[in-house]
Amino acid sequence: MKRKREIKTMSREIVLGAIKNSFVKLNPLKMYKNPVMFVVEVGMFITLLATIFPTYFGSTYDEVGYNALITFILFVTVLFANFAEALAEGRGKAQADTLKKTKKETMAKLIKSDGSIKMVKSSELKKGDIVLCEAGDIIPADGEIIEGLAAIDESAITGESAPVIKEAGGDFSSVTGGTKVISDSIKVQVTVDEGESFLDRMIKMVEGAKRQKSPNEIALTTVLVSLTIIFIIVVMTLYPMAKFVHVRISATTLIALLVCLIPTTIGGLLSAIGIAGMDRVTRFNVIAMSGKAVEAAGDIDTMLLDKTGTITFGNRLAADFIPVGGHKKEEVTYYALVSSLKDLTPEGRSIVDLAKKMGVKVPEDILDGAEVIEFTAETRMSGLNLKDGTIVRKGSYDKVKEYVKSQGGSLPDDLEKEVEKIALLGGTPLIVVKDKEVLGIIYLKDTIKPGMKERFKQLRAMGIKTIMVTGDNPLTAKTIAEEAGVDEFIAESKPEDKINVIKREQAAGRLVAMTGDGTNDAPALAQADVGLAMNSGTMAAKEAANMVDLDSDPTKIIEVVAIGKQLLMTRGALTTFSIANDVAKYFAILPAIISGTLPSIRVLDIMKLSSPTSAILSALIFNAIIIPILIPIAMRGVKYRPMSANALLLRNLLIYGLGGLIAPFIGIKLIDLIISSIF
Ligand SMILES: Nc1ncnc2c1ncn2[C@@H]1O[C@H](COP(=O)(O)OP(=O)(O)OP(=O)(O)O)[C@@H](O)[C@H]1O
Ligand SMILES: [K+]
Ligand SMILES: [Mg+2]
Repeated sequence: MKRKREIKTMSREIVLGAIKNSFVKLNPLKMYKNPVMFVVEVGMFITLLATIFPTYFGSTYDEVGYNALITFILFVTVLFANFAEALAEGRGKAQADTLKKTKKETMAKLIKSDGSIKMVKSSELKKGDIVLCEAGDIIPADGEIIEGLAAIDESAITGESAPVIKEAGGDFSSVTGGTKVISDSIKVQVTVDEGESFLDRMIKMVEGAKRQKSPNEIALTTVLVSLTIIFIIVVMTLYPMAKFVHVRISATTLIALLVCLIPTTIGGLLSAIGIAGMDRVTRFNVIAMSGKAVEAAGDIDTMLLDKTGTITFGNRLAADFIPVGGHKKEEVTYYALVSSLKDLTPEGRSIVDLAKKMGVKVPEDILDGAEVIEFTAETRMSGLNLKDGTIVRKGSYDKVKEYVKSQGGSLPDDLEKEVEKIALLGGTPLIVVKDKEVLGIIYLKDTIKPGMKERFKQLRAMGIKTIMVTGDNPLTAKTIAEEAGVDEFIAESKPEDKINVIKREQAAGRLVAMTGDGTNDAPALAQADVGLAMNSGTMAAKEAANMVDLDSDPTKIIEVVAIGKQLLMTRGALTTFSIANDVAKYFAILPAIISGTLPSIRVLDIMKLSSPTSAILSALIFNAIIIPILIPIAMRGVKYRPMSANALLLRNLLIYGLGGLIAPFIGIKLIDLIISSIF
């Protein structure tokens, strides 16, 4: 994991702030949002009253010290839970503060309708305004470049110091407020109003201002509340039962028992786990728009990945020119060059470079009066219509085939064989045509990123289906798919294919994740359960997605899924541990409590605790300190291993279920030994 934005995870400041907030959170009006801990707080007030007026609560004046001690332990229990949450929130806030430093008021060069420039404060800019940004200027607001090209330093947001080139038109035209123009000048149309910028949204997100309980969290809270209600009933019915067998149980003891039984451990750590999960994503330079998105990432069944740039390096470079149909190599090379003179895609530039390196020259006036046909993902062709009427094109096999046929031309016999050769190497063949005649093929070479095979293996182990989507021909797609080890592929894809695949998968009940950067991708990003947009992409893509990767690394989706899984696993593991713990505590202390007055129960008292009072105190102390002990796990997440959901469940049940059953017996016995040696 690379960590670019350096923030101390556990600075003194964060811890001190969290301690202070643990007290602020004691306010019952805040506390009720955590029902399990709220019950503990209410219990604490009752035991406090029982300390002051013991006789009203079934205690004697001898037990005032015991009541006070229980009150104190309950108080600490609530504080510990508050501390866990406050600590997680504090770390998020520290990140927000670093972001806020980026957001300073700047002066903007507003271009008025008459073309003159007026200096205004960045906070006064409105959606639709056009501003001029020159070298050295801080871009005053989020927007789209409508004119020009510039090198931009985005380190304030991404932490990445290498400048990026942004230009009008296409998928790299969006700029973010707070970033700096290093060279050249651009005209930017502002796309957001004050307070709604990308940076604003990021700050709100990491500050947790917008943090809402995710559906999973709500469901789990409901379970915890149900358990709490059940135990309240159980404990309340103990009272008449005890009375019936002439065992005196005070209200304080009943409350202590209740607190031991209700799921306080997970109740105390639940929100910290959620916040820490989001925080881990942020530290990984991905901004998630909601906790729900991070959790959805953990539940993903299907992942859609682009081929070029995601699975392969994506700097598809021209490697060779191959003539077909009896044409000469010089001829293909020449027209490949001509077709690419105005092609600014990396592919186009690499063709120009290679042809020039081979010594091919074009007449100086060749571009005079020529019409440029730009490459698009729909047409999959690019080229020039020269002034003398010559039409030069290069493009994908399927599109060129269509084109030649529509012009009444025919395909050379050896074309298909040569195309296959390149495709079998995982390369991309671009077919060069002059008018209606196919001259040859440009071999664009691309390589699979190292480690991809391993990653896909891991994804399969997690039970995630991967689908590679590419505009490339089926054979190249197949070669790359097999080599990388993806499960399925879609070749010659059109932009709408992605959304169709997502809908198909979702209809089968699967959750789908995808990455994207283009405006083309926006509908699919919105449709996907997890849509990760690249920061380098268009504003439309970023707005449609529920996560943005500041490093613009499309393979990061794999890590995001792992972080989501880890979040769900951590929650599951600690819930299992918590409930197992409570069950064990029940068996550990109930016999001790009752055996005091009912000696026949003594056979059940396997713990042999020193006294019923010590048993209750030990259990309650154990119940309290287990919360801070588990805070590091809640924050860091349980160790994550790629494996199927079922295998994971079994493993967790073994470790955290069994561990949760055993831990209290050891912990309580130890505390009991300490207590009995002190008193
Ligand atoms: N500059 C270009 N001029 C003409 N044709 C091109 C050019 N670049 C790519 N092509 C053709 O268009 C096809 C689609 O390209 P596109 O970039 O849309 O998708 P891709 O990069 O192959 O797939 P992915 O979705 O994985 O990025 C390519 O496979 C290639 O055949
Ligand atoms: K408990
Ligand atoms: Mg592409």
